[in-house]
Amino acid sequence: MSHPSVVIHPDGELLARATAARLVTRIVDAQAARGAASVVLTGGGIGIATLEQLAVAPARDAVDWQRLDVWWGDERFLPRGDPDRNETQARAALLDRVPLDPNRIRPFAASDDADEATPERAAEQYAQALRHATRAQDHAPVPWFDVCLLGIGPDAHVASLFPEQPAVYEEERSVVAVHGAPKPPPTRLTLTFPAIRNARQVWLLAAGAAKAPAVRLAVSGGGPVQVPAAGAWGREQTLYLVDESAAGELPRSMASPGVL
Ligand SMILES: O=C1O[C@H](COP(=O)(O)O)[C@@H](O)[C@H](O)[C@H]1O
Repeated sequence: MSHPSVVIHPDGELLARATAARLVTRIVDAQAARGAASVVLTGGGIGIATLEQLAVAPARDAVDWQRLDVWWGDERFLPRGDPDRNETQARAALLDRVPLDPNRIRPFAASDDADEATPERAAEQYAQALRHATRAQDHAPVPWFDVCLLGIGPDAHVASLFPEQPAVYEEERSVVAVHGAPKPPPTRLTLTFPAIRNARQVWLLAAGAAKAPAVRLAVSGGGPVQVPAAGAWGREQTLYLVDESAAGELPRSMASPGVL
């Protein structure tokens, strides 16, 4: 477990640009060290804005896109191509605009996929894909992702781990189906805490004043059942990347603007 650090940017647009620049560096470093890199994408406003900025980042060509594995932290269980799917939004923002290897893009199943028509089967299928991608030396059921991006909801949910829902108690499985999510759509698929905690780095993104209470609770020791963001940490680093509005309720000692 790594203790969280907070980096504050003036506004949401700069947060997305700075996070995109940070991602380029992280991916390039991982590719240099291990030959390939892996990222876990998030949905949500600032998560997708970050991908849009990555698509136009001046240094984007420093990334070897063919040696990047792309996973998702959660998905809304909807038909393929539905505009509310995190996959659809990520493809439009970035994935269709860079030369990724299609075999290394790992979306969750869609509700209209013939073989994975139930959320439970789709969750098991994703868990299996993660298991297959794991190196023996990782000794874990999911890869040690280089970065796991997570948006934070106003209720402090991350991925589709919502406060007090069954998924926040999951300790064994790496992926579960979610029914009755308080944010629509109600049926979702999500990585669990044990899966997220295999990431080398976890970056939690939040912009806007509506996220300020969630950010405060998450960095000041909230419990993961009520404050799921507090249960997300990386093996090596846990970073809160936020704008000034989302940092508005942090103690003064933490609320200094960050630089890249
Ligand atoms: O539904 C979801 O919401 C969260 C946060 O979204 P935001 O728009 O409030 O930033 C997101 O992280 C998650 O991936 C998504 O499925």
